[in-house]
Amino acid sequence: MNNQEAINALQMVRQANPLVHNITNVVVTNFTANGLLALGASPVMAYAKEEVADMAKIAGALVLNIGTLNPTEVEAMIIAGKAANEAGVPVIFDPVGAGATPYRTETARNIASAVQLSVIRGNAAEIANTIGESWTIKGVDAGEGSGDVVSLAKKAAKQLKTVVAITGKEDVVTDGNTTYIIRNGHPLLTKVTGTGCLLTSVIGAFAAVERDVLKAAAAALVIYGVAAEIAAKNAGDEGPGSFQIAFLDALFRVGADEISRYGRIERGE
Ligand SMILES: Nc1ncnc2c1ncn2[C@@H]1O[C@H](COP(=O)(O)OP(=O)(O)OP(=O)(O)O)[C@@H](O)[C@H]1O
Ligand SMILES: Cc1ncsc1CCO
Ligand SMILES: [Mg+2]
Repeated sequence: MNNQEAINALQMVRQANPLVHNITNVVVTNFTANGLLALGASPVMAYAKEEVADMAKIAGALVLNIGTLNPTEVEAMIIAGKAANEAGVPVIFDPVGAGATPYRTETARNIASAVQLSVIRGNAAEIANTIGESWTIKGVDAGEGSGDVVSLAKKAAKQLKTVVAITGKEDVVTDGNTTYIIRNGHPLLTKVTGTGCLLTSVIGAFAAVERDVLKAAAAALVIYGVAAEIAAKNAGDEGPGSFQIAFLDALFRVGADEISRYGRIERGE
């Protein structure tokens, strides 16, 4: 995996405009739809258990996000996830807040066992809690230091038989055998709600067009991080509001030049 492959994957997203079915949280819904549109994908949000299986089957990817979970929605997520599995549609899971409450932790584990995931994406604490590992958040940035995070990601990948992306200051993505570290992004991403959630849906857009799920996830991470760097440059030091708008613009405009110049993806151990 390298910058050129990420560029190729981005071109595929923009050519195919893949339909990404999101069952996500109420905080990030609009930002997620606009971020996917800016990138070049086609978002749809559909939640009723009466229709989620039909929608998941025709989508290029299904994204499940438990940010504002409730039992009705969780039921719909599992119906959608199983339908996607049957149809060969990749399922991307964001276990938002796993570890924060027992209900969230249990639900994250239930979804990860009921549905065959293609990618799970979260911060280190969320991934650890989803696989029953204890994880002490050191400082505000749970992703700091890639040593332990790499071991955690590999363990989760083997346990859940899925690609695992752990994000933070540095991102780690692995299928349990091959690992990539991505050193892109900007601290302002942590000051806009839902940047992690949108990233999970962006991984969905890439998984819809690139069959190699590890490559798809790595491409999404590097392009997302480069877009954030462009946004910070363009928005100056105005703060999170301007950054959020500049970031949507950057997802729309980011291309081969910036990705080849700024992409920092390397093979991990
Ligand atoms: N300190 C940082 N410096 C640069 N980029 C960062 C930093 N922290 C996070 N990121 C980037 O922010 C994006 C979102 O990742 P993060 O780990 O913050 O997700 P999250 O915790 O699920 O966020 P949220 O729950 O707010 O949606 C990723 O692209 C990640 O690389
Ligand atoms: C703030 C918040 N609360 C539940 S989900 C969410 C958005 C970030 O995931
Ligand atoms: Mg999150």
